[in-house]
Amino acid sequence: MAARLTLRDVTLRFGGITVLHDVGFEVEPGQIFGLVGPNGAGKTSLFNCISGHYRPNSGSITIDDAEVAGVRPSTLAKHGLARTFQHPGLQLRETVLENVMLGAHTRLPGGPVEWAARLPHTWRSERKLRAEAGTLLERTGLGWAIDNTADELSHGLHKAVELCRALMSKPRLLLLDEPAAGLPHSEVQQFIETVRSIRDNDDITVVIVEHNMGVISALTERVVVLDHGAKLMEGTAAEAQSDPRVIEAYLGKDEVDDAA
Ligand SMILES: Nc1ncnc2c1ncn2[C@@H]1O[C@H](COP(=O)(O)OP(=O)(O)OP(=O)(O)O)[C@@H](O)[C@H]1O
Repeated sequence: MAARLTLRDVTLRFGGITVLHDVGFEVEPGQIFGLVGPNGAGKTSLFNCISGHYRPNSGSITIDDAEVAGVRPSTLAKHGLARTFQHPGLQLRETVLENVMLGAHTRLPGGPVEWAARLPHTWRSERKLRAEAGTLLERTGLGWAIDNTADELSHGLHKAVELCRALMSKPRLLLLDEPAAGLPHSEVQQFIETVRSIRDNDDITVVIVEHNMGVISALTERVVVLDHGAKLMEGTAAEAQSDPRVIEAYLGKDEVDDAA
């Protein structure tokens, strides 16, 4: 079942610098939710707090009813959380299929001894997961690349492989960090179609950090705008784009005054 994500008063400091100030919002189960804001606004830091890579100094982060602030990323996978990164870290010498299979490690049964002995239930489940990874790659338009090594693919396709790897853990909450950055227009369109298909076919909540407002408008039902680590506004993508506070945050006050 898709997860509900709730943040309350999340504050994060690095030394004397406050990077996030009392940020709060709620993402409904099954929603595609956008997190936007100018460079340095704190979007990735907030993602890192949600995914357990940073521990907030104060505040609460819950997935459904479970408090997860400060919980390690490996434990968060058990709460159904998966994420992608601005720079996908693929195993470049491994095939695309092997890379996607890495996302399934939380679903493999048994321990190291059973795997070393290649007990029948281990190879049966591995075969099933390989078939599932293949289907996922077909669905994302990457079926042709299953046996290619990752280093043979473009940056944009690395992002698509990383998305498949995240989906292999069967997440209920998926965080996508700048998934369209650096993609050519044709691949942006493919990405939008892929996320729509995920939302329509999988029971999943998606939170997306993205600078490309075309992608945010096409995909999200709701957005939060961050500026200087604080929540500036919350609403639809269209409301955000016409909000004078948001325009000023992106352009700077002087440019807005000059244009007036
Ligand atoms: N590990 C860290 N130590 C110190 N400061 C950090 C650290 N990580 C992020 N920051 C600072 O926190 C602020 C927010 O950075 P963050 O990367 O979260 O912003 P962002 O909105 O994701 O930016 P961008 O859109 O450019 O990726 C910046 O001022 C950044 O320099």
